[in-house]
Amino acid sequence: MTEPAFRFDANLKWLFTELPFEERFDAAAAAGFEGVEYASPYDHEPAVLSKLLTDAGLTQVLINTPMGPPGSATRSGLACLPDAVAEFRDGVERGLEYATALNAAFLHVVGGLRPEGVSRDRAFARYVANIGWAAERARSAGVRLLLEAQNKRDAPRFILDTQEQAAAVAEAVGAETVGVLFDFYHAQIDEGDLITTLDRVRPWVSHLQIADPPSRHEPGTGEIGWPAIFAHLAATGYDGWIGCEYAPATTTVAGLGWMKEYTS
Ligand SMILES: O=C(O)C(=O)[C@@H](O)CO
Ligand SMILES: [Mg+2]
Repeated sequence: MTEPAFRFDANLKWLFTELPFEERFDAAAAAGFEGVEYASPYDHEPAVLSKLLTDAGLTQVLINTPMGPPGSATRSGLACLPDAVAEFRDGVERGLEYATALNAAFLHVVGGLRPEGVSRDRAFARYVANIGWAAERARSAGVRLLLEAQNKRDAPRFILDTQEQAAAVAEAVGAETVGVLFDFYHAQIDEGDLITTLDRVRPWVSHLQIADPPSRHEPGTGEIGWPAIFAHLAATGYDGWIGCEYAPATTTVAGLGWMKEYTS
């Protein structure tokens, strides 16, 4: 059976890092990508980013809400932090402003690490209340919010542990505005049984990201059975974007061979 062509987008925080940020857009287009995503657009003016996208003929698929610097308490987002509500709201407003200016379909609202001394119930209640507030703002901006569960090995204390939790929050606050970002890397590390795990939350899934554990390199370098995963996505009619959020094992271009059989 011939596989249909999937739509892969390049995560420019992870791919083409051999180049300065501004040069990654043309490199992604030259490698055959039609879309890009990256966590943080905030160091650049929206007009500058729009020009880079237009010149390269690329679609901006996704950005994240602002996160703090590596090592800070906000490095994995602010959504579950009881004492950072004003900062969280400012970040959502900023994210919506950029998503709108860049025509990005998705704003990933990054969940955050539960602070020491804060109970899980308290952090989770704050998380749900914050996502509910953000959903109201996103509704009027016409941007879809995404929620992602992260694995406990890389992000201990991350507020969302499982795909089902992410789907439950999306459902509770309004699935017409909020969906699940299903990242195969995180899902494999903590949950496994990937096809069943995906199917359980499929009605809420709006975007996919891929990387192969344990090293988070490109598909084919690790433990996931990608031919079965892609065959399942094809058989079940997945037609959304698939974000390549992996660290190339050597160079970005040398590591793109895996994509050929899924794009032609
Ligand atoms: O780490 C991931 O996985 C992501 O999708 C990041 O954008 C979240 O910080
Ligand atoms: Mg991810």
